[in-house]
Amino acid sequence: MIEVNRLTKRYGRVTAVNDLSFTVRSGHVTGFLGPNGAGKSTTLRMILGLHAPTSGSATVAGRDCRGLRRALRQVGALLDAGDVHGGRTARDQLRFLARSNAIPAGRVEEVLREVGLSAAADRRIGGFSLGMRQRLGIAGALLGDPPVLIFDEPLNGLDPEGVLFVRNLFRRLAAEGRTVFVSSHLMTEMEHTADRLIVVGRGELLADETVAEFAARGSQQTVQVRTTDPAELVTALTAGGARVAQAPDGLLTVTGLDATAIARTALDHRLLIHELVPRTGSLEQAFMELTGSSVEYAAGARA
Ligand SMILES: Nc1ncnc2c1ncn2[C@@H]1O[C@H](COP(=O)(O)OP(=O)(O)OP(=O)(O)O)[C@@H](O)[C@H]1O
Repeated sequence: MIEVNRLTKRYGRVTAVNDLSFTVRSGHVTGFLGPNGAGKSTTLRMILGLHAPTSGSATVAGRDCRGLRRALRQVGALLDAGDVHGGRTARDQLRFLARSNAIPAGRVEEVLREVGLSAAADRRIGGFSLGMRQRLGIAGALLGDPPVLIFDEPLNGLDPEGVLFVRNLFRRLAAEGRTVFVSSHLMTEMEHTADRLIVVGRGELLADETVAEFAARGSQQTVQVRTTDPAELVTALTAGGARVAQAPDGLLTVTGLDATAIARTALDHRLLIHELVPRTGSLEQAFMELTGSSVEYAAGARA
């Protein structure tokens, strides 16, 4: 479990994180979502004890990470995949990490296999693609077999096969009861990756809920309807208080009445319906609605 309590970080006049509190539970993949500059990386660095908060606290499994010995056994993290010694081979890099955290060397081969890098283990990291660096970073996070894992934008640079691999890995880690906390600035990435979301904007908490709850918020419920007599159904539905938009191909998009009420109206008017599909707004739409003003702020209006 990760607990963040009234965490604040100021850089001079810039408030990167403002009075932020949330809990990341074990057994779930939790997405940490927010537009560029929302304060995600700063928060993750404070959780990991790499940056000191201006005020507030962050703990991992009840402990402050600052000065933690053999830290990789408590919490594994991928922060910046580019931030590695390019002259080392992948195997050497992981062996170095294992040694400094008192992790048995045999574990290096296991994590190389797990992330699909065994064949590239003796190549220098400097020649790795971004996707390979991400895999290596994930291997480093897994090395100490920790109960808590933190990944900052881990899907960056991965091809579709890599994205699928990482998603499945995260699900498995969560199913094993670990805490998996994954940042992204793209809702589309989190939609199929996380089951819970913590959303931030301007360094402040905007939402802390399940992906399904998030999708339902703020986005209008509509129902798509097809009938053999659109004009008559539009008249009947409008009289019943609905708003109806009609596409050139006859598809009706109805707001203000649910599917049951629409079907009942059609029956009352002896109209045949041959399509009736309730739709909630997309996650992307909910995200844009929630963070709209934060994006503007991050674009340069910060004072
Ligand atoms: N060392 C620093 N000195 C000054 N300002 C900083 C520093 N680190 C971060 N900031 C500022 O703090 C704010 C939050 O940055 P942060 O990198 O945490 O956001 P983020 O949500 O991770 O964004 P991104 O998705 O772009 O990585 C930004 O306005 C950034 O410019």
